[in-house]
Amino acid sequence: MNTRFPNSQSFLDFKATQLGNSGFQVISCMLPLKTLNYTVLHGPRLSKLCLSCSKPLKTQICTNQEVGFFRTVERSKSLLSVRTKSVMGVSEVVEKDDVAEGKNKDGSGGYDAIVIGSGIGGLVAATQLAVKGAKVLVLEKYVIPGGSSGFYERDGYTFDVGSSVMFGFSDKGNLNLITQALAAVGCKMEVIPDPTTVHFHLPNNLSVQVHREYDDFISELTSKFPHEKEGILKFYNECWKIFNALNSLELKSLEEPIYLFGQFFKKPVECLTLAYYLPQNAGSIARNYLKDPEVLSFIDAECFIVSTVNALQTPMINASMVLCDRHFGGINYPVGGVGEIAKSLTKGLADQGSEILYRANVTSIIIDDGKAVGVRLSDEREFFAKTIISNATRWDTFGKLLKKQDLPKEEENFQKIYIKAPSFLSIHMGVKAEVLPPDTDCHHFVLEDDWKNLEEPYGSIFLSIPTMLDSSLAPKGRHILHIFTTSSIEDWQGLTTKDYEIKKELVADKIISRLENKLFPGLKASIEFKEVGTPKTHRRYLARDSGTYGPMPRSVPKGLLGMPFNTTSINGLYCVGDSCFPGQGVIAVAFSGVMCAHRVAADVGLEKRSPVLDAGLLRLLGWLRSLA
Ligand SMILES: NC(=O)c1ccc[n+]([C@@H]2O[C@H](COP(=O)([O-])OP(=O)(O)OC[C@H]3O[C@@H](n4cnc5c(N)ncnc54)[C@H](O)[C@@H]3O)[C@@H](O)[C@H]2O)c1
Ligand SMILES: CC(C)=CCC/C(C)=C/C=C/C(C)=C/C=C/C(C)=C/C=C/C=C(C)/C=C/C=C(C)/C=C/C=C(\C)CCC=C(C)C
Repeated sequence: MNTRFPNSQSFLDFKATQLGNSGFQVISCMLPLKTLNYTVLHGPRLSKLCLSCSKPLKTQICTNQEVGFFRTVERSKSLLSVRTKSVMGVSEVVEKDDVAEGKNKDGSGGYDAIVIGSGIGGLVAATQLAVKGAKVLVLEKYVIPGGSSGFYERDGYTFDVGSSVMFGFSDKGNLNLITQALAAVGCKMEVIPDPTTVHFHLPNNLSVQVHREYDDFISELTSKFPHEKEGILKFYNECWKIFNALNSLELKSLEEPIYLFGQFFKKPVECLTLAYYLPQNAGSIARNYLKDPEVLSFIDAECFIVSTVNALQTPMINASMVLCDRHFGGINYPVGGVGEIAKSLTKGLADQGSEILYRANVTSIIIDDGKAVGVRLSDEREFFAKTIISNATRWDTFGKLLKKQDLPKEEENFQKIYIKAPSFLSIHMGVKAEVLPPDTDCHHFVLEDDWKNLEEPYGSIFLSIPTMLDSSLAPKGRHILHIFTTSSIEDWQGLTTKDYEIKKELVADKIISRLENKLFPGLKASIEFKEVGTPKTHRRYLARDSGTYGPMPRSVPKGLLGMPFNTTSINGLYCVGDSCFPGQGVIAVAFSGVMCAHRVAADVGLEKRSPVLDAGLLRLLGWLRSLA
């Protein structure tokens, strides 16, 4: 079939099938056609051009199955008055109004937002927007949702990809953001309360269990450091002051002035408390009350498990959030595994009329006149929306999805203050149940000999045994051990496949031996299943630059002051996830999702906004960040 373009003399061959009365689906075409404007020269059988291809085809035939369909030949006439851009000598006609309305070039879509990635940050942003009435498209590179909070199944085991400690999953207060995100789309999950957040096994045989009941925890800790009892109480009380202030607010976008000023008006003391602590870190506050280096090292370990850095580098607001929520709402594990959270959010998203596509690897963000208007996938498909939200890390967003040379000043500043935290070596194991004593806690943190190794690669070991709470995750008579320890990608590069496999076994064996010596004699002999992941595995399956766990401060930060919110200096482009305020952690990225959805909803007209106040606040926040 021949087709002629009004703005060029090109003639193209393509094949299409008729779809009832509604149009024609292209099944192949010879050239990369992005145009919508054409005249059918012969017969009614064929009518639609491939709208997906944008680059020259390597072969003569495009076999892209994901093309939309063109509704009527008449529609092509309505597209005559649109901008024309020359690509490869073929006139490309883009209907600008449609693109501005978030429509794809075939007129489909009409999205308010495209979310790149379905980590918890991305999914919370997407679902919150969907319940506000937005039409959202989530594009996920992998085959299931959840990112670091996903799951995988092997030999009858259901493994959590990331760790299994869930904050923000209770039924009370304002900070149960996971519960709230699920409830917003009509989902409620059954959870199992965890009696102990973590059992610390530290140098000098210091063993501390963080009990769910705050008083039990404080009694245990002060019994180990009776001479520091007063200081310990004062430090944790200061954390409670911040937590209570946070818990009294309705949490929305701190970049939206009508909401922010409203909160200051309703809760001035709480907001000023938070503003006061915003630039402060937990370690320096702990030092106001505590002198014993060992108890200060314990506070370091408390912070390290949630920030991968010591207390001096951990923002006080974040420390307070986790050190108190574990007692206020408690740590609760979702029945069926952490992966159920993302599955439920995805279902909720679809129930609201929005969509998620898997195996959709976004390779670039399309910028038009300085505004983010769409995305391009590795298979050349393009999608357009009014706004683009990236749940990829900032290093991936600004280093890969946008051209490197376009790195905005704000991002340069971010990269000056924050570097990529290391990744993890993770070992997922199935073991015979009898190797674990019956009263074993679910989560452990092990640093046997020397406090100096806390932040060293492979120094500290995290261990979760989710089957202690939900036995359905493993075959009968078996437990899951998920062991992880910090490790950098540099340690795993430049190896042959054989050396890589040997090294994985060697490093994993050392870690397992340490756990065997410290906690579970006979552990090695009880292993029934074992799979080892390295930073390269994290990079591959989570699409995170160097497999990083998230951002960490290069030196001592000014608390949370330097952490960017969701808007970026590119109009229409937002970020969500752990490289946004307030940082790493499932509850933290859920908050970033809530904030992002609020800001985007205001920008697409689904929430109240004031352009004048917006401009003022965004400038003020930019200036505050520059002080960090
Ligand atoms: N508390 C815990 O135990 C626990 C457990 C797991 C994860 N976490 C936290 O979760 C945080 C990460 O959450 P998040 O929401 O920021 O992100 P994430 O990394 O979990 O998810 C990002 C998603 O985006 C997808 N993606 C990335 N680039 C893409 C592209 N170009 N095209 C399409 N898809 C793409 C990835 O495949 C992934 O599914 C971490 O900081 C970690 O702290 C915590
Ligand atoms: C704007 C301005 C300037 C000012 C104003 C003021 C105000 C109002 C302010 C406000 C603020 C706010 C609201 C804030 C908020 C915040 C938040 C929410 C935060 C949160 C956070 C969280 C976090 C950080 C979390 C984290 C977690 C994690 C990371 C976890 C992890 C875990 C793991 C790893 C586990 C372990 C394991 C074992 C041991 C085994």
